[in-house]
Amino acid sequence: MIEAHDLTKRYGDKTAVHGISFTVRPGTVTGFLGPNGAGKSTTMRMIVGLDEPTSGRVTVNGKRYAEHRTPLREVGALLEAKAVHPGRSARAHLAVMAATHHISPKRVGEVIEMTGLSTVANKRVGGFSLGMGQRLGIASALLADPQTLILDEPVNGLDPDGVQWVRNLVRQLAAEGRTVFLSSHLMSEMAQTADHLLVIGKGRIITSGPVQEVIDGVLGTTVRVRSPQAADLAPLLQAAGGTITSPEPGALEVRGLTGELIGNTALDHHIALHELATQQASLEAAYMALTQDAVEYRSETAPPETSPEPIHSGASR
Ligand SMILES: Nc1ncnc2c1ncn2[C@@H]1O[C@H](COP(=O)(O)OP(=O)(O)OP(=O)(O)O)[C@@H](O)[C@H]1O
Repeated sequence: MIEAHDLTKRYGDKTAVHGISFTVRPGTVTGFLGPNGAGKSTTMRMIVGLDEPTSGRVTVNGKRYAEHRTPLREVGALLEAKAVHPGRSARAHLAVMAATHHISPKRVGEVIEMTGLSTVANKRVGGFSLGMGQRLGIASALLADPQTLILDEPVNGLDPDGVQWVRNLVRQLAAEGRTVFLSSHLMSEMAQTADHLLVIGKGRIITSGPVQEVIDGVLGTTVRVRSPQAADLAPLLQAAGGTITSPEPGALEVRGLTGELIGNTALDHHIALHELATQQASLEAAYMALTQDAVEYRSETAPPETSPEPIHSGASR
């Protein structure tokens, strides 16, 4: 379990993290999301004692990282800019780590196997691709078989096979009861991998909770309706408390009402339906909506696609 209390980090007059408090629980994969510069890496570095909080406190299983007698066995971390001697082989790098932390040499072979590095384990790390380097970073994080894993952008540079491998690996680690905290900018991947989300923007927590709750909390579920009498149906659904948009003639997108209620309302008024489909919003759409005010480094291209204007707005339920 990772617990942060009022955690703040300032670099000169820049406040990277503003008094955040959160809990990352064991047995779940918790995704850490936020735009560039939001404070994710800074927070992760403070968890593993690489950065000292300006104020506040963060603990892993009740103690600050440095207070643990064998911190590597407690927390395994993949953070960017890992110092690996380029002239060493992956196996030698892991063997040195194992020797200095009283970890059995047998474990080196195990993590090489687990991370798919067997064929390159004796090659110089300096010649590794980004993806191979990531695998070695994950192997290092797993070496001491820690209860808690902190992975900053673990799928960065991995091919689709590697991305799927990380997904399965972290899900398995969480299923074993471990605490897994990982960041990624790939929303579709995060939606498939994480149970819980912690969303941060400009150093402050924007929201947190189970993935589906976070999505529903921002965008809710939309029901797509097609009917030759859409114009008659729209005010009825609005009166029932729905928010309705019409993306095209004869079609409605309804928020705030269930498909069941929409179908029954249409039946009561003898309105024919040609389509009634519940659509889940994507994590990417929810993330864009959540972080639109928290993006510091925005490109000068066209704004993201937005929903059509509401034609009827009902009371929210
Ligand atoms: N060592 C440092 N000195 C000064 N400013 C820093 C330092 N490290 C981070 N910052 C600043 O703190 C803020 C948070 O940075 P951080 O790297 O934690 O963001 P992030 O969410 O991990 O971003 P990204 O998604 O781009 O990796 C940024 O504005 C960054 O420029």
